[in-house]
Amino acid sequence: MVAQESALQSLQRWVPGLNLGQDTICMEFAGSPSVCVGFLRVLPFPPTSQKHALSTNSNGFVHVKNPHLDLLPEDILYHFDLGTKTHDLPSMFGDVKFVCVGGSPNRMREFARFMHKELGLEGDGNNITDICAGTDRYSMYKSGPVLSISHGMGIPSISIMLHELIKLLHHAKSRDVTIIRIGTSGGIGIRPGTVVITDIAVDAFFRPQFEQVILDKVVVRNTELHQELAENLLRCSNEINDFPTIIGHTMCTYDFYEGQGRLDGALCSFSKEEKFEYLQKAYGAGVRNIEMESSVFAAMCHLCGLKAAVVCVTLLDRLQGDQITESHAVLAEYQKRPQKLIAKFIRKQLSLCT
Ligand SMILES: O=P(O)(O)O[C@H]1O[C@H](CO)[C@@H](O)[C@H]1O
Ligand SMILES: O=c1cc[nH]c(=O)[nH]1
Repeated sequence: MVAQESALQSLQRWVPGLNLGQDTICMEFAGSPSVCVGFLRVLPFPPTSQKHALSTNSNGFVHVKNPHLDLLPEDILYHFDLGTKTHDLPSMFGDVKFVCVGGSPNRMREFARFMHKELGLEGDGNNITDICAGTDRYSMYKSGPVLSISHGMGIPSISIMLHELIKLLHHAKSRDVTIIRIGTSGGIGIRPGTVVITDIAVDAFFRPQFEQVILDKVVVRNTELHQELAENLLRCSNEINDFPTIIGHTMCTYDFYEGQGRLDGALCSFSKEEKFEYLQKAYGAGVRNIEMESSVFAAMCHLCGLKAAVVCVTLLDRLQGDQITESHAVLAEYQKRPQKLIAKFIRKQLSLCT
């Protein structure tokens, strides 16, 4: 009972007025295998002082949490068309320090080219090649210590990519890796073009958790992101001072249309008033933008010891409409904003600028 109350209090710090269910459920913490504690449909947060300790590990290696992996004679990263026997992963990826991921293959190629220039690497970066050219599931580019990978749309797509990426970094013995999702989103009550740095990803009920069904159980995972990294990114953005940037909660949904309360999908069973009521409720719970990958991204990175951030530009204000009406030129400039911010951050981390 005591544990339930403190978990509840902790949760309500993040999501005021949250309504909690009482199902039996498994909770999973970084640094421990999953534990079934039952009766509480929330994941208790650690006290503030423990937050960063949970998100990083002492030797800086990425952890995989799967005892079966050691028994494999070879690990085939099928959707990357890479493998431990066919590729020398440590020499290919051992120096990776930053991984940037985003939905679109073209955006991630452009980002790799941009980073090539920003890092002052040799050549113009235009003939940078797709490391995953043997498959059309994902695209991957490397610019010095920066890996740029596409993940497609939605939780299942990014989740498959992350399983293979985390194993890749583990096999490569990469250390002290920071991973950042640079994406697009729909804003709530903020100016289009605003960049939102996520402090915590919430689900469609505004709960800071991700539910993964494993065999016949629902496992609840923490969706907290690295707070210090988020604050550091906000400082970088203030230095650029080119576009508005805020820190806020990001709601992660399973769908772009009905799942995000849009009135313009092929199906819609709710009224305009109900849509606004829902979005206002989300705003009241601290949600400033909506996208489709942040919760599983936060959960998996947290469990595997990766310092993670989500940085998404908003393409529209959902309180003003559902359709994305800005011109291609405006949208292209918006999409460049998270990239500019991350480039500045990486350059600072590498002491290439002040
Ligand atoms: O812009 P990216 O990163 O692809 O992500 C956002 O855009 C897609 C929907 O248009 C969803 O995947 C959403 O999360
Ligand atoms: O409204 C939006 C815009 C981009 N991506 C989303 O998921 N939603």
